[in-house]
Amino acid sequence: MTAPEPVIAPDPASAPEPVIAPEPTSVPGHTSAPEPTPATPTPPTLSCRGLSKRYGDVHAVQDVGFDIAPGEAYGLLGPNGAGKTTTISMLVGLLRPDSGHVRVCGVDLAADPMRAKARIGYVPQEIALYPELTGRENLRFFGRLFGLPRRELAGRIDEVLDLVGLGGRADDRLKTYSGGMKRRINIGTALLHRPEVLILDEPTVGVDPQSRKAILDGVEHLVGEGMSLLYTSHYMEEVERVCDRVAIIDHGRIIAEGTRRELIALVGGADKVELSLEGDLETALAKLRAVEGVIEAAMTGATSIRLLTEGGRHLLPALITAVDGCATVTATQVIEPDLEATFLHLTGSTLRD
Ligand SMILES: Nc1ncnc2c1ncn2[C@@H]1O[C@H](COP(=O)(O)OP(=O)(O)OP(=O)(O)O)[C@@H](O)[C@H]1O
Repeated sequence: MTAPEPVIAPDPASAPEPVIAPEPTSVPGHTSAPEPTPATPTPPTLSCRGLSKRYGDVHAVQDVGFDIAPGEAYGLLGPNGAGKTTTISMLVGLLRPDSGHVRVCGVDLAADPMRAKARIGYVPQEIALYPELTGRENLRFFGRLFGLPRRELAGRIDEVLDLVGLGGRADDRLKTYSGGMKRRINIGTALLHRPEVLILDEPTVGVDPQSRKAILDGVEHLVGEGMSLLYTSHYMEEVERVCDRVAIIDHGRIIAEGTRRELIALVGGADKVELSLEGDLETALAKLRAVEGVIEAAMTGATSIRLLTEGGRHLLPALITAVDGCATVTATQVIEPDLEATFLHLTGSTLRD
């Protein structure tokens, strides 16, 4: 085959990441024989313990460990430079850890890298595709390179194109795609061999809103179908939407881990309600304090009262009724705590610092 011009990697042989290439013998993926793990019949899809990596004096990753269950979406949330890419590079076998180990579906990555990697679909931040080929041809190229049987490939490519929402552009050359559409094809290449865990490193950075939506919808669909997911991002709202459990990573360490609710509980978990009112605010304040679910209430101006509540927006009708007769509520605002607030609480800085 004539070497097409790669977007990033100048040598076609080096363009694909070997980590996403399944062994030909294990292509069926989900139909592979279960691993011999007598102690835990269903091992985590991805598991790591004590992962550490230094670059000179920089402790990029320190003692990172977590498990991702089958069908679970797990998020690594942290600012730029927190150590997300370094962690992923060790999980997919691109970078040797200074210490620690990784198991994929019970298979030790260091002891049996080919079998472990065959279960991973990895989408790096960089796009390594061929601009002169169409989307479909790019997928075919990578599918063949990964050893997928020819007879299965055409059907699988159609499925993958549907999954990434690019069926309608499949036969256009890649150079005519937006950055987001290229990213979606890149995700497609990682799905061809039906991996058991999909690892996405900041998949929506620099992509257009339409592609962002397609990526998030596609990822949710895959998780709904039982695929495990490791999703890294510094976009709190994406991690909140997509992930069942989240690890907050900062300066190379996991500083908190849990469901969204558990992490938010770390900052108290109460909702702030801001009320604008006209009338007798002193009396209104006393009445608001008596409403069940109100933790604290204080006047914050001549026409405003701030409350800390359990129940947030669900409490609004009760709050409005409570002040009836002494004041009228002219505007309301509910501020629910989010992972950004948790991150700020734990680190003293915002995610976008
Ligand atoms: N090859 C390298 N040589 C030296 N330092 C590095 C190297 N790669 C990463 N680092 C440093 O290690 C730390 C973690 O970087 P890493 O890329 O893993 O973070 P990240 O959370 O993925 O951030 P980003 O989203 O910006 O890539 C940073 O301080 C970074 O500067």
